[in-house]
Amino acid sequence: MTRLSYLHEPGVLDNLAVRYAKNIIYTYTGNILIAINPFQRLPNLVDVQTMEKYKGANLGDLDPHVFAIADVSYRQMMNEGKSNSILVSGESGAGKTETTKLLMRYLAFLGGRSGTGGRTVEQQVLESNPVLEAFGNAKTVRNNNSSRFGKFVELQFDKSGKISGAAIRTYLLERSRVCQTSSPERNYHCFYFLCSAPSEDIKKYKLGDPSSFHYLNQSSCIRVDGINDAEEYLATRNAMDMVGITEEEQEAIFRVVAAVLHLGNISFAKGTEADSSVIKDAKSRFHLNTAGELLMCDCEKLENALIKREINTPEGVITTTVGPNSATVSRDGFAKQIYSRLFDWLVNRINASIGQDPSSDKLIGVLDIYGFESFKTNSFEQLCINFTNEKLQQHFNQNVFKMEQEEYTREQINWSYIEFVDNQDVLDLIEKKPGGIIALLDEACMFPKSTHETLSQKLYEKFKNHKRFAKPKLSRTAFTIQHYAGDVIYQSDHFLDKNKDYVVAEHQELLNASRCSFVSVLFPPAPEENTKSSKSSSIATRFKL
Ligand SMILES: Nc1ncnc2c1ncn2[C@@H]1O[C@H](COP(=O)(O)OP(=O)(O)OP(=O)(O)O)[C@@H](O)[C@H]1O
Repeated sequence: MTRLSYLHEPGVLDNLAVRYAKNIIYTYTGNILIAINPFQRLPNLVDVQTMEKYKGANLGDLDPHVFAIADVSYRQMMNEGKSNSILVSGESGAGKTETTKLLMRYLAFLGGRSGTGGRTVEQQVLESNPVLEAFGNAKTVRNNNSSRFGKFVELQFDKSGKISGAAIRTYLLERSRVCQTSSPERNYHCFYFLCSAPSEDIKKYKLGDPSSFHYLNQSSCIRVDGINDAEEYLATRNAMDMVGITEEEQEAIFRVVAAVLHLGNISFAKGTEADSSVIKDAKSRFHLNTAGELLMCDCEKLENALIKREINTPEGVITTTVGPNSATVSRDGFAKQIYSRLFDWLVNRINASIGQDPSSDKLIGVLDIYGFESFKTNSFEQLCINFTNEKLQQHFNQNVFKMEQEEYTREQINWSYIEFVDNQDVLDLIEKKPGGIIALLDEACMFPKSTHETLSQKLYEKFKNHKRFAKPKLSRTAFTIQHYAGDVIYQSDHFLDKNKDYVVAEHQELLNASRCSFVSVLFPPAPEENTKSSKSSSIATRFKL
């Protein structure tokens, strides 16, 4: 790209289009690789012969390729003892996850150990993909297999350059999807896979057609072209075997997945007292009892955990009832917590079975992370995602502009200074402690009386003179942030709920007492300072780390 005579947007786009038309999907711009989604398998581009070709070649000697990027980071690590990270970024459907898989395959090719007994680290990392995808991917408008979480895979190497351990870290699983989906999207794949399981499993988990479950039938999209849910169920079980998840654990995992579906089918009706609710009908009662059986907990206590609330007062604990709307919110919160804990358990389990190498001082990390997002409606998830991208942009500025220009100055090269916008002010706006948006949001989450309106008023007041923050004229709850990539209007409606990461004490106690050790491990006893410490952990604060 840098060899183009006229380096402007139309020229860049035309160059990429001309190359793409010839199935040349990779192009360099400096030492950054642009990869365009080919939407078709190009076997010659990624086979072992191609891997052999790129092994040890200097960047730029051969055609641009994702293998060349992996090769450079591996050589640098080996020759200079420098750990490296490769960042894969782009919008949804751009091909990040596929590109990440290619990077991992190439690094496994360079650092893999052939002929060792059992499954090697690299095999296990690659084989963990179908498990993570079954539980963390879903069909969205843009991508039939969209990852709804960010992922950082760290490969650890020994002195001889062989892979000796690996760790997978995931970020911000989209929890709201568990209870809310709309056409033409789907919920997480695993729900549909399980509903297409062999009949003995369907019977065991009292399942039926996906369209009979509220968490799945809010969208009219039940089946996806190119995804055979029945086959994928078996493939997921197979992949679970590969990464060392035992048969007993698999049984418990799918029991929990089925329980989430049954929970979603519990409806509530108004009770006789004001602000109280009852289980709506026999159908709802069936789903309540089934969810209780699958989670192996006391069904009466499950019912109470949904329709009652315990409040600590100086005089002792008072039990109150809640209306049908609050009971539904409680049910959904419960389902989301169960699912996200299950996902975290899977990641931890995969990490435990792959194994770490604490003595390794050579690492290559691959970050597969959502690119900048700006939709018609932007919520808490977009704020977290765009905050990440601001951070990455700052890193990019530091490396590409500041450091390059410093080097030119040092080497007394004649050049004209390139202006770039420093985005530290946006980062401060979001993450500064105290007083940034995340800090104010966390503060609002601590006060029971806060609403998204009170939060918005606070933001308007605090940032009224901030040049990167604005209040849209006709709104009383939305706010605009001027990001490096453009203005984004955020709707604050669900910010408080989405940021809270504590389990309702009654839900935690109920599942901790489960007769199934798998379920009770997902909900360990809360620390003594229960409410205080768990309430101070918010999604945004954890994400900031
Ligand atoms: N290099 C590639 N070769 C063949 N097909 C590809 C390639 N990259 C992407 N695709 C196709 O595009 C689809 C979307 O790609 P992918 O899931 O990697 O996107 P993504 O950027 O990770 O999206 P999201 O952010 O939604 O997870 C894939 O399921 C695959 O069909």
